[in-house]
Amino acid sequence: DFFPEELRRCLRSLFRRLLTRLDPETTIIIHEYDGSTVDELHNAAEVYLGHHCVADAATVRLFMDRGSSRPIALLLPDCHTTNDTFRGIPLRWSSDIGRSSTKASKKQRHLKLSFPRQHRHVVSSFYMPHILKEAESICLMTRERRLYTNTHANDDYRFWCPAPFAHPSNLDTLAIDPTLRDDIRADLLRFVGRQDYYARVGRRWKRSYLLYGPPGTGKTSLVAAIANFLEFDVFHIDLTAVDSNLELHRLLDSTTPGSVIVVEDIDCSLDLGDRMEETEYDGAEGTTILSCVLDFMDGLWTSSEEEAISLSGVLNFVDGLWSSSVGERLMIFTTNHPERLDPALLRPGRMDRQIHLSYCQPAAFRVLARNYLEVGEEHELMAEVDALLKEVNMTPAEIAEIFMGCDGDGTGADAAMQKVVDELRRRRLKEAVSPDDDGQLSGE
Ligand SMILES: Nc1ncnc2c1ncn2[C@@H]1O[C@H](COP(=O)(O)OP(=O)(O)OP(=O)(O)O)[C@@H](O)[C@H]1O
Repeated sequence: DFFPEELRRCLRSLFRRLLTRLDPETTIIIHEYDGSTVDELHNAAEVYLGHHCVADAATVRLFMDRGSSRPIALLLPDCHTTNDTFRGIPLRWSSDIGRSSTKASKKQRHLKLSFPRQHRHVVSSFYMPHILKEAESICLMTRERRLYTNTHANDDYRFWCPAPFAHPSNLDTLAIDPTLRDDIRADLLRFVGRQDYYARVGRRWKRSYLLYGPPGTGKTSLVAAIANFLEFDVFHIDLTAVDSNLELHRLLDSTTPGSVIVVEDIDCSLDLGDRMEETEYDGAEGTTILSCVLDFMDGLWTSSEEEAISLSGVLNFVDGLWSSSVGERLMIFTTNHPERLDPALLRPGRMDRQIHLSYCQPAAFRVLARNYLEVGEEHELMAEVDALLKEVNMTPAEIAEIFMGCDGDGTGADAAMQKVVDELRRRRLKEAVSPDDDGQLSGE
């Protein structure tokens, strides 16, 4: 009582700091059971750790819950430790097993979370809710996991995530111009090797590609080849099945580092271009809703994420503004109609690279002939195919289809080459008769 208030405050603060120095860590214990009921927080923490922290652990526990929508879960084994960080705070999780206070005969698991004492408020007020939210979206994602097939047979999938990625396409079997192939390979290697560079220039470690071209020119095959080349997981997102911006946000957040996020046929997914034109913003001359969206993107995400999915939602998604996750992400969008896309989606920085995949050219044809028929430069029909491909359009898919229909022996290869020549000649003739009709494929 003899000390003035300022001095008392100062002493209290010094005393607190001293205590923190003496015992710098706080530990939170989360039991598996609270009495006889399962503790939801324990469940959520297990799901969260399985998804974000223990994937690289030397030892993991696999758990299968009969009848659950989560067939196999990745868990932290008993008496193991793993680390996490949140807002720069180092957090150590360990799993332990001990005697339950209520079920005396049974041992019960618990998770221990240790962190520097001074971050107690952040951990309880922000990290714990973050875990619950993350666990919820991971479960949502797992429920909606569908096997993605190249034929698109199952159209109700939302996306496909790290199950075994077994598409055989690779950059060497892809029939594209060799210069383009080398360029894509170099670009990908530069991207994955530049973690420090992205951090230094203050950008998220992500890159976006737009693959465009007529159907059957290898857009999907290139996506698979890129994923195989980088050994990345593939997340396939069907925007038409995503109901709200919030859901899109969650999907993005549940992707893991080292993944390719694919949105196919972006022009069909959302009528973005039309939506932009319809909603002219009645402000100053030349100001459209587009400029508002772009202004908004330079700031922070403030609008209601519960809204039905919108252009701004997709733009945020592309810019990675929503993602609180770290690690490298490659986003690939495909379209048959790039002219239908809003320029806002295509501007540099948002779409880093546009890759045109077109009808088969001589160099690409050689790759197909070598792969499918083991036929090389020396084949007698090669020169004629080269000349015809310069005049008429045929996609790699159409050529591959003809090759697949022939036997793989020597006579089969000759017959396949002849069939391609016949088809090209037929198309050239057809074009000569009706020059407006550019064969089976039109409207690139
Ligand atoms: N450039 C290519 N190199 C090798 N094979 C190709 C190529 N383009 C197409 N194909 C073959 O054709 C099939 C269809 O190709 P793909 O699905 O990659 O085309 P796409 O451009 O994605 O078509 P869409 O626009 O209709 O989705 C593939 O399974 C592959 O066998």
